[in-house]
Amino acid sequence: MNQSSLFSIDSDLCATNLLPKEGLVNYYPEFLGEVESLNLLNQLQKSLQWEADQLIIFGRLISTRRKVAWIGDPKCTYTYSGVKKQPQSWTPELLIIKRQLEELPQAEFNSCLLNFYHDGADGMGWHSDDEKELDAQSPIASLSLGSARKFSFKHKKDKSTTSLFLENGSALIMHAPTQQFWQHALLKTKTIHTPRINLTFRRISISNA
Ligand SMILES: O=C(O)CCC(=O)C(=O)O
Ligand SMILES: [Fe+2]
Repeated sequence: MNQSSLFSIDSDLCATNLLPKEGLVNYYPEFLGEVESLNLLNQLQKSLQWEADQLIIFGRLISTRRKVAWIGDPKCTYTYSGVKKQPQSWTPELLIIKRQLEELPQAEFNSCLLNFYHDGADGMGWHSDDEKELDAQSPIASLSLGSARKFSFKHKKDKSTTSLFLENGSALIMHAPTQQFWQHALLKTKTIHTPRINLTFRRISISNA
């Protein structure tokens, strides 16, 4: 097998759609190196302001153990689970990562939601990233640092599911119209005792920003 056919097999693998229908999701393992990813996790854990996420469950406001940080261009306010958030400023490291990730789908992001999962007891329930401020045509780029965790998609109508492990340093691109037809969740796993940070780079519509 020559070099060019090897290359085309690799790029085909990267471009494989993880969903069987009504959406497009691509997975890129080793988007960042192993050591670089763990260093970035430590640095983000220390340098950002993390706060509990707030969810309304059965009419009651619940604070999560999982922590969140919201970064963005100055006008990118974002209502997440009913709570309006003002963004923290981009750090130089996050701007570099943003530019690298923008090259995968050839799209521009203006904001980033970070989630800190202390261990496998922290997770995120079924939802779609379809808040009204988000540009529904823009892809969402997810970068995972630290412990590999199981991430699942569930089709809104036929309830079929598909799952993968999001590994340290991996990127996952969710293209439109994935959010319209699929929910996703980060499942809890008792056997994981080490942290993970996930960054989802998003685009807030200019008219709302
Ligand atoms: O932690 C993850 O991989 C998923 C996070 C997520 O779905 C979100 O931030 O909307
Ligand atoms: Fe999400």
